[in-house]
Amino acid sequence: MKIAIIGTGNLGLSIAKGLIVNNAFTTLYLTKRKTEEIQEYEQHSKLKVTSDNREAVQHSDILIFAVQPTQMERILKEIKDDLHENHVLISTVTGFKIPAIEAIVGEEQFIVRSMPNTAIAVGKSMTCLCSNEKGKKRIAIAEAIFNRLGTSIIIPENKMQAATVICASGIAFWMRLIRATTQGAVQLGFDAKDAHELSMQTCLGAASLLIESGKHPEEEIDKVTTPRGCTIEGLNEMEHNGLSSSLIKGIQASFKKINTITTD
Ligand SMILES: NC(=O)C1=CN([C@@H]2O[C@H](COP(=O)(O)OP(=O)(O)OC[C@H]3O[C@@H](n4cnc5c(N)ncnc54)[C@H](O)[C@@H]3O)[C@@H](O)[C@H]2O)C=CC1
Ligand SMILES: O=C(O)[C@@H]1CCC=N1
Repeated sequence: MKIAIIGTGNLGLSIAKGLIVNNAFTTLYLTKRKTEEIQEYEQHSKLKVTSDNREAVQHSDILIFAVQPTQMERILKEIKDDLHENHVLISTVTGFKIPAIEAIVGEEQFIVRSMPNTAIAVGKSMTCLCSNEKGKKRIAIAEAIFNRLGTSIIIPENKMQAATVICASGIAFWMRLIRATTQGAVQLGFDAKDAHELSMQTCLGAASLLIESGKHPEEEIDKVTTPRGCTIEGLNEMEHNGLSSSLIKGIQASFKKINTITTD
């Protein structure tokens, strides 16, 4: 696969790292306005760093756009004339809808909208995908890429904003929970390094249990909560202080905010 990442910032670089680790490309172009910060990646064979988006498009078949929403229109106009009918355009750009992309490049391009998260750098992204009518014929290419870099599902475009909150912002929400449990562990006497390790691995274990067993969280919670034990004591105290409620309210606030930026 000849891939170009147009806009190699936080997310673009995470995707690039995932592609490099998985050796998932024939050639890979990384573009950025100031290339110095990513120049070191050119040490990888078959990888080129450039500030020239048109060059990257001309030498690639799959174009992954990872620029800020305000930059997307200008960049699509810039590369429009370099597109051929087989290019697959994959946008990660928050809130930039498929009709807006089609309005610039035309309905006859294969267009996929994706919402990955930064865990893509370690092959663990939960990525949501949707496409235009034409893109349905090539969405399997996007699935193949993102399934090598984690897990993907196809959703209707009108759920992309919600997917952004749950999956992309969700990384930050879960990180904060890990930090909080780390702080709790330090208060119980672990040094910061051990506390961090205990918190991360327990989080990983909880998610893995659910993924591998397919069970509901409460079924696994029931196995841990000894009657009159310390787990139910802690859980109930957390709920009295609004743990679930605060997470749900945070998700709602995030969704409200994203809909002030754009609507699907
Ligand atoms: N950061 C995240 O966790 C996620 C971000 N997104 C979306 O992905 C997009 C990128 O997000 P980030 O990586 O966080 O932003 P960022 O600001 O870190 O990266 C954007 C990159 O585009 C480059 N750029 C700007 N103009 C350019 C041009 N004309 N040609 C080439 N490169 C250019 C910038 O130099 C920058 O490196 C945004 O639309 C964001 O909403 C989606 C999912 C997750
Ligand atoms: O915080 C944001 O608005 C963007 C979208 C998802 C991740 N970062």
